Amino acid sequence: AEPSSYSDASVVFRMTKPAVLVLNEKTAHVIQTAFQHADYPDIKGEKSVRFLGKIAYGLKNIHIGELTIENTTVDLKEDDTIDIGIQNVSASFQGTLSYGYVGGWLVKLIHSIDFEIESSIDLQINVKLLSDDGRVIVDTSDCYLTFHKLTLHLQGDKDPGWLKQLFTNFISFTLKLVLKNQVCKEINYISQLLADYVHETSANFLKDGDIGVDISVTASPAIKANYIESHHKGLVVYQNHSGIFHDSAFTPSLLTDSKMVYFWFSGQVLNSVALAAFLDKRLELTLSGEKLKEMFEIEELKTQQEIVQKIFRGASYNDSLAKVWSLDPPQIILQPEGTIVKSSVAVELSVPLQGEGPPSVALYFEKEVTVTVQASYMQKNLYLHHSEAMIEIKKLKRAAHIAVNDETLKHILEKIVSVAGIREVVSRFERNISSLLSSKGLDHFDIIDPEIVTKKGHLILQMDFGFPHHLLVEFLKTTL
Ligand SMILES: CCCCC/C=C\C/C=C\CCCCCCCC(=O)O[C@H]1CC[C@@]2(C)C(=CC[C@H]3[C@@H]4CC[C@H]([C@H](C)CCCC(C)C)[C@@]4(C)CC[C@@H]32)C1
Repeated sequence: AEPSSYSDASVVFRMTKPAVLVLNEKTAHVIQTAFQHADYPDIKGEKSVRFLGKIAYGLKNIHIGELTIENTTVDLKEDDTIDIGIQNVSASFQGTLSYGYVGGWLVKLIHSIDFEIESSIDLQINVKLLSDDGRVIVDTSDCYLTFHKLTLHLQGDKDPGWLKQLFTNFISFTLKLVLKNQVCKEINYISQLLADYVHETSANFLKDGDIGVDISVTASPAIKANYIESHHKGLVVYQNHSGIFHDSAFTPSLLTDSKMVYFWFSGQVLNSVALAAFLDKRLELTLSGEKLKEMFEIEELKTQQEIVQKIFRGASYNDSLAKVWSLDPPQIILQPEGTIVKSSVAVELSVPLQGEGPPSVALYFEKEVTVTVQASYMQKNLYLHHSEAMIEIKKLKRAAHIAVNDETLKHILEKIVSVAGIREVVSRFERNISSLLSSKGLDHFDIIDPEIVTKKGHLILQMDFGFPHHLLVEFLKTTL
């Protein structure tokens, strides 16, 4: 049986090796930031030296000069760690060395001399991904520095010969220790910040008003030879009530590794979103004026225009309006042919009685609509293509003055809904969701060749991407 982490995850994220390599392009940038933000504490000490007695010394305001990184490699170790190698970090450190003789009478003659240290370092960081209370913990404690070179330059000619050899190994020893602690600590700090930042950004992305998705992880992310995969609850939260849970039947074989990133959603997530949207009164709209005219004057009703006139009795479309709303939460069924949406919808048409004045209800009908929708995402827009719909009018009421028999009315209304009504509703979803996605900053991402795939019971978003520079800049700016 699959380990527990799969069964109660209804959202799964998979990043394959190619994506890790793209992100690795910026590892150097993050490491550079770590070196530059690490603070190097002052170091003091005393050392007794033959013939000279005790020497007190200290290194002060150590700071990093220029820093270059030759290249970084990344390797995924199955069920273990993400091994990051950073070769040939060449860094120079400046600071002030002060030293003096601790004589019997405790007088300290303190000299201070500026120093510069040139170093070339390799880093090896074997990252573990753990989880704690739904959050991903990045453990980079497995962090090693190897020094290729560490040369000390003392300022100017004030360098008395003995000072150099006395201090070189002392300074190189302590600096190695300080660097290792500080740089690795800073790398751990930044990595965890990065993980939290990605979590916050994703959670915010999946939130709109009172509707959100709980993406806390259900277990530690899995590291495989060719991908990293995280498993999330995917519980829809509406006004702080979170949805109920069913088995979500994720198995790794549902995803391939031909694309850089995969977002897997179980069908229940979309159904919970549909329920929340219904409760949040988002599944309703009004039509009037031009939109209404378009609907009642479609080509297919050319020969029925005098009947249509009996409905409006000379009133203008601008003074009339049709309210459309869902009577129940829509049911969403994911199938290979697309997203099947079953909804029961009410329509109420109000028209001014004597052709003017306040509109009053002229007709009201309820219908069951089943439509299959295929989604695609291109040029930063979502496109929804819908199939021929199945429409069944369940209820029809008309005002007494409408002298049109029910059969004819039903025929007209079915025509309007199937030809124009559904198109109108779908295109509003397209516009609203596209603007929601861009308001979340999706169009800042360099998404390449996104595919929206529906299978029985689940939805997969798979795509390649270019490095999200803006995200890293944003992160480094806001957090450091
Ligand atoms: C008298 C006057 C009469 C007038 C009558 C007028 C109207 C009444 C008639 C009918 C109304 C009711 C029937 C209409 C039903 C329409 C149903 C409908 O669109 O569901 C759609 C609602 C949106 C929804 C759920 C659907 C399919 C795919 C989903 C998308 C797949 C991918 C996309 C992601 C956001 C991807 C992001 C991009 C990636 C690549 C990063 C998703 C999840 C957004 C939401 C999409 C179904």
